[in-house]
Amino acid sequence: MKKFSITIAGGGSTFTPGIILMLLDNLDKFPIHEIKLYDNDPERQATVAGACEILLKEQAPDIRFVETTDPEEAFSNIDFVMAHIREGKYAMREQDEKIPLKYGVVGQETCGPGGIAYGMRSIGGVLELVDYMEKYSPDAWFLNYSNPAAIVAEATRLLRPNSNILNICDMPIGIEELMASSIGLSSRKEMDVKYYGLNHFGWWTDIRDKEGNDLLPQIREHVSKHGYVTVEKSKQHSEASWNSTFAKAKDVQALDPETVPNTYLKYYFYPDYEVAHSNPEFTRANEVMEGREKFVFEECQKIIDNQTSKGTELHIDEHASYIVDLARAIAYNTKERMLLIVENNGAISNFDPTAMVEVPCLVGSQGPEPLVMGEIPRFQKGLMEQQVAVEKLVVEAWVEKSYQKLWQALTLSKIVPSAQVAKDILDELIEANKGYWPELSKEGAGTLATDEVVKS
Ligand SMILES: NC(=O)c1ccc[n+]([C@@H]2O[C@H](COP(=O)([O-])OP(=O)(O)OC[C@H]3O[C@@H](n4cnc5c(N)ncnc54)[C@H](O)[C@@H]3O)[C@@H](O)[C@H]2O)c1
Ligand SMILES: O=P(O)(O)OC[C@H]1O[C@H](O[C@H]2[C@H](O)[C@@H](O)[C@@H](O)O[C@@H]2CO)[C@H](O)[C@@H](O)[C@@H]1O
Ligand SMILES: [Mn+2]
Repeated sequence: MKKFSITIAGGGSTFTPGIILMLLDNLDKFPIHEIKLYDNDPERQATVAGACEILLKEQAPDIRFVETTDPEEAFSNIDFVMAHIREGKYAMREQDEKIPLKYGVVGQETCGPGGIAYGMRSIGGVLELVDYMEKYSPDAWFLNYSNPAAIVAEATRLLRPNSNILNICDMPIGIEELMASSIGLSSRKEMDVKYYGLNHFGWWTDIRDKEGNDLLPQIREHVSKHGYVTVEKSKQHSEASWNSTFAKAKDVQALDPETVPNTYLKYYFYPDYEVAHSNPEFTRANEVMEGREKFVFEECQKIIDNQTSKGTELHIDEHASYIVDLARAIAYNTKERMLLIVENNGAISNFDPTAMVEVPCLVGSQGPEPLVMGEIPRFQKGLMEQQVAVEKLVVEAWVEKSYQKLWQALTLSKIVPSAQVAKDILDELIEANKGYWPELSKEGAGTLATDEVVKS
């Protein structure tokens, strides 16, 4: 049985150890010859790589392990790239979240102005990785879950249309596990779902068990009362901020009781509530820096200091097993049914065919085949048309280095109250992202009376 070579791009990621442990837990289903870690921050990667090298030596000594910052070494002779980079790391996520909050606007990693800023940083980094793969291993597949997945997916659609790229998000997977738990199932894999939307912006419309019995009524009932909060804590998150997100799904679902929603819609439906419940001095980025990031790097350092992984609290990221499902689907043509972010092309029949939509796909060796979700209602169509225009404007602004288009994207975002606030946030984000964003041109950009006042 062929053994696969994998490059994890963003090797210094907080998710790398859990994903490697998950890969080791699935070797029977997905045998591995080599794991290469690649990052553009050698120091950060060294801590994670030092620990992962010991984990592999102890648990799978015949897997060849490479830690590198050299693209040729990283991307040659591989079968898959698993990409989870974060341009600017958590320091910039903190800016993405805190700058909008200064103007009374939601500050979030992938939504609204924070997501737009993150997208302007991520596009270049992800395209560079895709180009490395194309150059050194043109037959490999690029499994991307670097965020903001919606904007990254639109950029790869527009700018790398012929590359073997799959864009995926794990939010629906996490939510489906909570749905399954809420109705007494042991796994989301006991359910077949119909879902449509954009990344971090979607709805489940049909959920059945393997015998075809309709599970949606029970799940809708639970969500209408408790959101996605279940008696059994989320396997992935026990933090207060995540539990309030799961609870808020109740109020999000109220907008369309026939469906159940992606949790991220709360930022678009209740931005005032989110701002009122945010601490502008201590956002999610700070929680993660003091939580997951601190934990992972301390655990990795302990493994290096002790020269053994025995006793580590690092654990298998079972949740990330969707990555193995995806890689197996490509490798073995399994036709696995998975939600992916793909070009619409009629899957949603009354929506922009060029939009990158999140829908169920059958995945095989030739990539994803989107399932037809049909026509969507006016409410969701209106919301998605606004949001996809934002995402497309961001990519165009990046390509054209256009201040005007980025201002339009921010103004169009449902989360931003006015063109003035959009401009104030944009001008501050430009300052904060020097060195990460392309330098924008104001050629042809309009000016505001307030600009004149400021100048005079
Ligand atoms: N798609 C999803 O549903 C999903 C779920 C979880 C996390 N993520 C994403 O996974 C990514 C990693 O998350 P994290 O919290 O571990 O981030 P992290 O900051 O801990 O790690 C990211 C790593 O990427 C590296 N990096 C940044 N730019 C790079 C580039 N151009 N080339 C190579 N390496 C680069 C950094 O140096 C860092 O080591 C983020 O984009 C996050 O949003 C996505
Ligand atoms: O605030 P973070 O960094 O903890 O999470 C932000 C990410 O949230 C989602 O991924 C979650 C996933 O949904 C959950 O089930 C679990 O696996 O943790 C993941 C990371 O926390 C979302 O899909 C990502 O895009 C976000 O980056
Ligand atoms: Mn996601």
